Amino acid sequence: MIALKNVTKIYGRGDDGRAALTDVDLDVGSGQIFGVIGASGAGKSTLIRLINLLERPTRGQVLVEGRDLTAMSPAELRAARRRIGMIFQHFNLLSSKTVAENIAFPLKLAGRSAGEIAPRVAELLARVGLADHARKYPAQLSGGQKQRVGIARALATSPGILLCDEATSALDPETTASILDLIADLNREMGLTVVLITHEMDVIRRVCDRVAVLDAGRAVEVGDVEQVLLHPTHPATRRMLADDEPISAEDIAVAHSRGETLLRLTFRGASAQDAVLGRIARETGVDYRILSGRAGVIRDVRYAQLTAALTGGDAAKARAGLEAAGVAVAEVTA
Ligand SMILES: Nc1ncnc2c1ncn2[C@@H]1O[C@H](COP(=O)(O)OP(=O)(O)OP(=O)(O)O)[C@@H](O)[C@H]1O
Repeated sequence: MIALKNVTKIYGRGDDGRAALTDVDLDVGSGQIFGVIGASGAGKSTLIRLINLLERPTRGQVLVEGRDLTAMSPAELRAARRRIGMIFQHFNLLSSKTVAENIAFPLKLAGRSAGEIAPRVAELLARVGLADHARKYPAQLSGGQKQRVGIARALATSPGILLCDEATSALDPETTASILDLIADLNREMGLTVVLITHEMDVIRRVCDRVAVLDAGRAVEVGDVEQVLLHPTHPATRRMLADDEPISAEDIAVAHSRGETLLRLTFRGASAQDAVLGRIARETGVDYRILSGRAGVIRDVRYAQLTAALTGGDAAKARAGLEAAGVAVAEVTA
């Protein structure tokens, strides 16, 4: 649906040039919610703006629905952009226009008649839960309501793709959750392909199917969201998850000096619903202490992840028993 092929973006020229993105390859499948996460300055905004060619790549190709945007004429590009909606951190609404006029704006630009526009605007207002707010101005709305207007406006011309540029970063956690749920519902209902950028892991956890981790302009880890969040391989991903999992080198050294076996245990789906750990401890005579842990939900699937130090009993049998119960087991060595 969307493919970035070997994309490099350099701002400035010659000796002053700075690469914001280097050799990025990404594939976003049709109907996916694809998240891009990275620290400040990693290149997230640049990346999302490449997808509708608000920024041009210095090298490489941007393919949308199989067509290379970088090779299009201005008229072709205008038409292609109507298939790509975008929402923004600060909403970017027209303050002198009402909610209904904001949503009507892209339809007017696309040359639709007043007779077509009115019912479409009413339909969009109803879908985003703002049917009673058509005549209000943006200044009269809450942040969450403004973003709902942004979403309705972005979807007015029925695009197949929605780009979300830090769309929930200005919102409180509860409003963030309601906007993400709306985006996930629209994705399911319409088969909308969504690309979102964020610096918040919770956003990725709640709605994304796949995720790319950007670090200093490079896509250092890309994959299924559960795989990347529960089994990160790149130090940048681990850093971004570190707040959740504060296990230190000292913890590891102490466990090893005591002769404990240090295991990272990942329970998900069925294995997160059963009382596995106590049963295995009783069966194998192993005792354990917990060094760190977190639990929650990734895209509606419950998970728990613990780092446990095992002592006594039959550790190998305990490990085999955990694996047989569907627990992912990895030894922590460094
Ligand atoms: N128009 C520009 N001209 C020059 N340099 C730019 C421009 N836009 C971004 N950059 C630089 O490119 C790098 C990546 O910026 P970008 O805004 O894409 O990162 P980001 O991950 O979105 O960061 P943030 O989360 O802080 O918005 C940064 O070093 C930034 O200073």
